[in-house]
Amino acid sequence: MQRVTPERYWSVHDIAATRRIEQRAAAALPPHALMRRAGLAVARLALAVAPHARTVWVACGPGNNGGDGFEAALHLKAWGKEPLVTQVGDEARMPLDARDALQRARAAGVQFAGEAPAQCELAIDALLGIGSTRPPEGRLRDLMVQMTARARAVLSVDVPSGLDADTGSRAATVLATHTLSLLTLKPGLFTAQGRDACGQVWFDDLGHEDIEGERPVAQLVGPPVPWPRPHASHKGSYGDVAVVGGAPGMAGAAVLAARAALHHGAGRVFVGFLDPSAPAFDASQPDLMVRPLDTLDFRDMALACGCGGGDAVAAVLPRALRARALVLDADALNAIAADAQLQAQLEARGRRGSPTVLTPHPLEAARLLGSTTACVQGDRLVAARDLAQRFGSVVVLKGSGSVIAAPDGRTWINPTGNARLAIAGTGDVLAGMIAARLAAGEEAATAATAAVYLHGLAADRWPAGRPLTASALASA
Ligand SMILES: NC(=O)C1=CN([C@@H]2O[C@H](COP(=O)(O)OP(=O)(O)OC[C@H]3O[C@@H](n4cnc5c(N)ncnc54)[C@H](OP(=O)(O)O)[C@@H]3O)[C@@H](O)[C@H]2O)[C@@H](O)CC1
Ligand SMILES: Nc1ncnc2c1ncn2[C@@H]1O[C@H](COP(=O)(O)OP(=O)(O)O)[C@@H](O)[C@H]1O
Ligand SMILES: [K+]
Repeated sequence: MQRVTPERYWSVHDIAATRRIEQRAAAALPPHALMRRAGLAVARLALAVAPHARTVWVACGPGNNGGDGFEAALHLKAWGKEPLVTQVGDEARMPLDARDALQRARAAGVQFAGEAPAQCELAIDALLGIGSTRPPEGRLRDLMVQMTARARAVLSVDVPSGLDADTGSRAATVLATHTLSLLTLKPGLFTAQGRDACGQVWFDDLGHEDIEGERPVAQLVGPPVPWPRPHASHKGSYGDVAVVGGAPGMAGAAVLAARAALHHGAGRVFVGFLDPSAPAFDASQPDLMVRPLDTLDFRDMALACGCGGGDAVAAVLPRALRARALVLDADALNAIAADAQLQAQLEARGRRGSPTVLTPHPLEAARLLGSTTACVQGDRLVAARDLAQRFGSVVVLKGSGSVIAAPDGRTWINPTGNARLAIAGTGDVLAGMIAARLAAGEEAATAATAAVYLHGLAADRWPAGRPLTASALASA
């Protein structure tokens, strides 16, 4: 069993692949052995999470997720605890593995109760796993609510009940403090509502390491390879970044992106403000070179375009789309969503293989896809992939568990970052960081995954007592 941390890359498999892996794993073992392993792993983690808990409430649902719970209960009983099992569903309709586990729990003298205890130190959530097919209702839903309210710690088996393991979307779900994912890690644990629902994620492969042949649906991003800065190098070795944005009233957005590019190691950083009356000099960051827009030649540069761009950015886009490398953010994306000609130019850029990264938040993604924010958030992996394919660009779909998709289908989920980033300007900082990496010649997907990871890590390591602002983040 391993704690899932951002210190390495992890493979993530969807429900369909997990089902195939489960079938192969079960077929290679004696009957019921896989579920017995699952229950033992759950019981071990329960003991580690709440070593001093006497009563452990185990809520078991109608399928095999419930079976894992019965198995866990019988181990806890054998170890001197007092598990109290609440069972939902008709025994006659239970899958065979779960029914076997229920009978073993009864035979071991595990106590069953119709109601949840008023309070408990630890609850084990074995109500629904990857078989959750519809919004929970009735007694099942009541138990889910009681679990979150009454237990000091909640350990969810495989998936927090009610969460869609593929998408991380949910109508209602248990809010766990710990989740033990079995056989595979599932994408929904790490994006959309998943991170709030899961708490700390743990992983147990149940002794089945052979998952070859099942392509992961995504990778959780791990630490980037450190950037070499050889002694025999000069500012030209790290490339030029240009930032175009800062329409009237929004100059700060362009400055944030430019400062972030500078602090992320770009050789030289230029700013072209869309507001003609913007200052010609950034007094507190004199290393930035503010230039009239029409004097900047983007063809040798990595351009971050759109930060605070307003409507004015549309006029620059035909020229911006010829930049050597390009990050399109915010209003640049909105302008492209509204203009078929710009869309065609972006698609052509993709066909030429010019490095391009789009950084939409969910609403910007919805505009580009001609859909709705709810639809994008309903399946973030699919939305990011659709955009990446359509525009031949790397796409960073921002928000909790940012999804990064490349046009060739490679997909990543970022495990770093937190809601302290949910403030104006942090997206501009991200665009600048990506541009700095593109300027140095990094491949678009590598630049995007590395920048998203480090941007989130900076927020995770931010001192609790220090306000996180976009300007502080830009120079972190
Ligand atoms: N087999 C093995 O060896 C191993 C299995 N493993 C474990 O099995 C889990 C998958 O088991 P599973 O396929 O039985 O699905 P599960 O999540 O228990 O739910 C299905 C049941 O719930 C019901 N149901 C669904 N939604 C509902 C709702 N909203 N409200 C009410 N009912 C609802 C659904 O009913 P139906 O939709 O059929 O009417 C069905 O009865 C997996 O997550 C892992 O924990 C692992 O330990 C590895 C070893
Ligand atoms: N709840 C959250 N958890 C993790 N990251 C978040 C969260 N909310 C926002 N972020 C991150 O903060 C940044 C916000 O970007 P964006 O919405 O474009 O803001 P702005 O345009 O004001 O800079 C993105 O990188 C996004 O992924
Ligand atoms: K569960």
